[in-house]
Amino acid sequence: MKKRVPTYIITGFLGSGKTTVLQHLLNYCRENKLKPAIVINEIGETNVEEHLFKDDHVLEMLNGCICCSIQSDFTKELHTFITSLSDNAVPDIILIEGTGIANPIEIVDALTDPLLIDKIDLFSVINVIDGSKYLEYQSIFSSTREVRSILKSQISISSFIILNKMDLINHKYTDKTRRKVEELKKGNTPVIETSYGEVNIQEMLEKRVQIHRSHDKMNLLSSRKCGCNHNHTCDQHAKVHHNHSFQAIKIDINRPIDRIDFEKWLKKLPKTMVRGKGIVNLTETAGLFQFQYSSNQLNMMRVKEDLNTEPCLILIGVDLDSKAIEKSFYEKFIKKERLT
Ligand SMILES: Nc1nc2c(ncn2[C@@H]2O[C@H](COP(=O)(O)OP(=O)(O)OP(=O)(O)O)[C@@H](O)[C@H]2O)c(=O)[nH]1
Repeated sequence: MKKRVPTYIITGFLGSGKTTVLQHLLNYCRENKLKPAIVINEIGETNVEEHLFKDDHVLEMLNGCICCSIQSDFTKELHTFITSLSDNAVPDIILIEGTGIANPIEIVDALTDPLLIDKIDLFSVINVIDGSKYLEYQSIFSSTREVRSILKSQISISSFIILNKMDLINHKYTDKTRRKVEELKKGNTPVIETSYGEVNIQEMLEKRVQIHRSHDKMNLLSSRKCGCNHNHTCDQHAKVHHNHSFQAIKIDINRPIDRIDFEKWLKKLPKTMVRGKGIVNLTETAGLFQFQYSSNQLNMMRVKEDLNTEPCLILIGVDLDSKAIEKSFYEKFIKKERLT
């Protein structure tokens, strides 16, 4: 592969709408006959959204965050991935969706590795913000230092900001959220307010990140602020891979569940559980459903039966007592079923 491929990082906290924006980007690529290559990173061991990308070239990196625990693997795997593509599959654009807890500066760092620098033309870091949760996540009363730090690192490096989920908030909240985002972002970074990631894709793709190539690494490292709370400088951080305190719990579900009970159960989980997703069978109707739980909302979408993924539930958060959550799920949906 001779040309440097324009590459975009899509960053943003858990459930903010990154995959939704990625879907719009892929539609744009289809309409404009562009060949995309996609890198998907998940904290958990399973990608329950695999079916969304079945016609595309996808590099899946599961069970860790490319910004930290699997950063060196990422550089090598991405290199292998793009160099192994046949000539007619060489991508016109690479789209990288980080995990919701990724510090994008670490991904930028991996992309500017000598192994990739001649292959990748890092164009932009797009940050999707959940407008309905932003103030809560930034509040010292309802959030943690780690979450605030992740949000800050994601906003401060971005070259294009999508303030999403505006349908869920009122004007007063919108004004306050807008002001807070303005405080953290780099000077002239555009902030587009929207719902369901509906942005002008062309405008978004044209906005180039402000990085001078010959100093890529130096400039980025000098401005790096990591998302973790560890007691080290960020230069040390380049050498010491950290782990987030976020965890993903996976529960296999081998029987249909009641949608309303499921929603009630999710809403009663500790507030530190910020994101849920998975594949389920429902009692009320036949077929498989993909569910998404974010911003306190549960969405279900019917999916085809020929999925590779078995029904399962993935919960992401901090300080989750996995045993207690599994027990509670079992008692609510499995044991109860057996008794009836
Ligand atoms: N109400 C509302 N829901 C939205 C909006 N954008 C996305 N969603 C829904 O929010 C849920 C999460 O969206 P995703 O695009 O999967 O979010 P993500 O950032 O990829 O999530 P992670 O996988 O946790 O990183 C889905 O059910 C979306 O349909 C929006 O603007 N308004």
